[in-house]
Amino acid sequence: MAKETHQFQAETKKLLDLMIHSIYTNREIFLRELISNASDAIDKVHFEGLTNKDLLEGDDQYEIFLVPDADSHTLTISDNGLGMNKDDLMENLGTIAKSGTKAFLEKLQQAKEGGDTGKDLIGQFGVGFYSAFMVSEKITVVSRKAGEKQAYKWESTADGSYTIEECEKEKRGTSITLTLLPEFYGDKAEENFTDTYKLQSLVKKYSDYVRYPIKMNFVVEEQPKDADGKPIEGAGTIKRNEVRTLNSMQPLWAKNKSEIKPEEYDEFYQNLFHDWERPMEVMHNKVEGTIEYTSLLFFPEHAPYNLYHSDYEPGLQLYSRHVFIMDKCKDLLPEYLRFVKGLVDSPDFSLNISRELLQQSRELKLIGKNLEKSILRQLNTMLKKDREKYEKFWAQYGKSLKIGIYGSAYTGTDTVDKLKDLLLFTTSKEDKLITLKEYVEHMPENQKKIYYATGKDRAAIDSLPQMELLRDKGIEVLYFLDNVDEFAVEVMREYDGKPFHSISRGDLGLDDVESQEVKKETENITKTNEDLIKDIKETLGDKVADVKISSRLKSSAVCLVADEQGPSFAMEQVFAETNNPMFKAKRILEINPKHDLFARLQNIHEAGKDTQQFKDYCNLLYAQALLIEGMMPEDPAAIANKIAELMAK
Ligand SMILES: Nc1ncnc2c1ncn2[C@@H]1O[C@H](COP(=O)(O)OP(=O)(O)OP(=O)(O)O)[C@@H](O)[C@H]1O
Repeated sequence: MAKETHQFQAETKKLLDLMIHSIYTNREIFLRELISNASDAIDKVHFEGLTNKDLLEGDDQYEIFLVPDADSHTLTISDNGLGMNKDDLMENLGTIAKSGTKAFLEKLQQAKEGGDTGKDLIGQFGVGFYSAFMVSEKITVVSRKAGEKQAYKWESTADGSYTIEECEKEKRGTSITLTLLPEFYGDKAEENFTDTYKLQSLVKKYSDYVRYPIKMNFVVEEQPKDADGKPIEGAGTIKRNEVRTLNSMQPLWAKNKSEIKPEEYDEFYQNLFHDWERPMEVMHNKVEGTIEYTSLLFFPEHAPYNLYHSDYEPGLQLYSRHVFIMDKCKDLLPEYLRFVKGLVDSPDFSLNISRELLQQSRELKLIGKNLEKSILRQLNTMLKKDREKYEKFWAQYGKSLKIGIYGSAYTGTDTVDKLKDLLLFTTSKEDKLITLKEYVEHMPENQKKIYYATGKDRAAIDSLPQMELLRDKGIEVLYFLDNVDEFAVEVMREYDGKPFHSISRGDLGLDDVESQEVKKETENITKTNEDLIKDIKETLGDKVADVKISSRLKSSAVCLVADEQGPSFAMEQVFAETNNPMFKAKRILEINPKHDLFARLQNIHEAGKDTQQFKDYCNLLYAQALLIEGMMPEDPAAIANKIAELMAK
């Protein structure tokens, strides 16, 4: 095969440009990224080797080797992992398959525009391999895939293209040689990545827990020794090569909690999960009894940008007696805890069963249940003892818990009971988060329901006409600002025996004396205006399910409410966005009998229901009600013309 030249995919090119002219100052992390890729590649060959021994070609002494060379100013990182063939090289190092990269590029651009360094972003998005271009003028990758004979050489100077050609490689795996930029080699360099001691300290700092040995050759100068091992006086010094393992590989979780410093947990987490930030929460537990395991779990400080997208892979790492079994095991924790990162090490996991069987094993299920319980316990304690921290947690992961409640409608689990006391909402009383328990404690005795309102922000809800009455009566209303909120309470139905009730739905069910009187009065007005109501309804046709005299409006002329049954308007919009437009809320037009417009309507109606004026008024009322709810009338231009006509009169 002749040497081929290929162009990088446009997005890769953009990413490389950003890397090279990087706004990123902490360039040394490239080493962590390459070592972590090497370690991942070894994991892969190790697994495949479990069922296909031939693949290992008799070499199961996994290792990562660093070879700095001051003369050629290169640094080579080699592994005996799975390796890559031609297609893999083109796929993995020529394109960016990850959908998140687009988001990364956008965020990086924004950060740059905002004068930010964007340094947090690299860790968050894991641009891995490409970070090596921050320190290299050329990268050469030589790789031979396990089980295949032909090796390939991939090379690029990040000028928009790369070359691929066949080559020889005896051992399986990958060697990545970085030809360093002048700033990064030599004694005068700001950071000298050919210096063995510099590299040793970087490995200690970033990759100490990598579970395969990271080795490097050191040239040791020493005095020659005699037969008894005593240094020979006056014999000068000799140079000797000594291969040293740079990382301790000591699994942190195996140590006693009391011996671990908080910084150690942080570093471990940052290393293992490529996060730039320290974790928000660390949970380290050793459990002995019917089932034995150690777990080390973390909540990232910030929710990953793709937490709710399908390309986010949740799951914990599994180990058995410190031997790595698998990454991203999804079956331990319930879906609503998908943001939890970490690992579980248990001697009860068998190394020799397939991953599929392991995931269904009784031990795994039991450990999963225990982990869920201890996470919930931790959250409940946080809520009680450190409200500020819990609110920080809620800001990042509250949505996960609410989705969990909604999802339980399908899974039929008892998630509602587990999570209902962990929910937080802001309310009409204060711009502060409260629990449902606190809401119920604030309720006056005669209030039987938990009222909520949906909207895109506080201001939108505050301006809803339906809010006025509840505000006047001093009734607290929960603000649902998140799409999922209303869906979650639909599943919950009630809290502490009190049903949830949207202020934009059905009868509010207020039963204080005043409300009872207003209700009676409304019934009377309805009776005396039966014809008018019937004619408005007839004029609006199937746009509305019903027309009613309102007992909830104060200063607004009209409002639209949804039926008790079926979706609300907010839900209808969510359904429409997710291509489910069939779910429509039933629209009930409520008219305020105390508004001057009502008297005017009665007046116009005296001339009969067929006059153009009556029809126009009905349509305009309905359009107003839609607009208040944030919905578009079907024919906005016609409505605007009608308004103009009326104004001109
Ligand atoms: N040493 C290696 N051996 C085998 N494959 C490798 C090696 N280095 C990189 N790769 C392949 O190239 C891909 C791209 O690597 P890159 O570092 O850009 O992203 P990643 O490792 O998938 O993501 P992240 O850095 O977020 O974990 C890897 O997924 C892997 O398939």
